[in-house]
Amino acid sequence: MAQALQVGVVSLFPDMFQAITEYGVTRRAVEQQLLQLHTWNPRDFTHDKHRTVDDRPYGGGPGMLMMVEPLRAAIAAAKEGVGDNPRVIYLSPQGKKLDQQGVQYLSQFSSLVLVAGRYEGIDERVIEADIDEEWSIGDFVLSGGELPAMVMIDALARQVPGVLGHQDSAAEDSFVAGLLDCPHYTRPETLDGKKVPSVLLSGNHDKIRQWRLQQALGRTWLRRPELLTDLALTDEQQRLLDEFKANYQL
Ligand SMILES: CN1CCN(C(=O)c2nonc2N)CC1
Repeated sequence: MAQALQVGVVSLFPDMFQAITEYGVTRRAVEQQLLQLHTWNPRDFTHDKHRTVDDRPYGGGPGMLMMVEPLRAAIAAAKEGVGDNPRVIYLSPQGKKLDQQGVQYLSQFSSLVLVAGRYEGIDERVIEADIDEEWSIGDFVLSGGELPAMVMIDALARQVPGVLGHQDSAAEDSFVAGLLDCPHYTRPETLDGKKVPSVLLSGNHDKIRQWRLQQALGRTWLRRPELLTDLALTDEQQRLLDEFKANYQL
């Protein structure tokens, strides 16, 4: 039995996570119990009449922070609920930038607690005491940590054996780690006068593989050359890239 990914999420808006539990690959992962997702809402850990979950920042200034007590209670409950000594992650712009290498690294943890902040964030002492790692999905400011948490869960679920059917995993395999994807085409054969590249109609699977690899290498060189500096290309990949460069008309 493939090891399932256990995820506990701390969020004021747990219903948002239906966006991954109710659709597509991640829905199937939940149905197959390869992904188990449970939410803990700090509001359920309040004791005042108004169920207060925000609090004012010391030093004044705009905005609020997540109130400490209900947040810490929700984190503790999530850690207990997920069990197996989960890695606790806080999503924030101050975190390490998530990329596929980061996804591979995080795939080592079979149980996670993801803390989705709202307002201006959470008390620094909570980060120091309760959070193991801070991660960011990009250098921009969102309204909360729920979408970043869902991005991370989606990417991690795809790493769980059995989640991607053969068809998808084959597509993933054909994609060389660290390269941009090649162009894709489907019907009609001619669209607005533009024909599908003939190699894709040839039925010659190795020629098609080489064309797709060369396109991925060429695209990466043109659009994200910095990704190539960390890659050790095979002789075939280097030959294909050199050929792409030689043929490229600026
Ligand atoms: C308090 N809240 C502020 C907004 N936020 C983000 O912008 C974010 N999270 O992860 N990557 C990001 N970018 C989440 C946390």
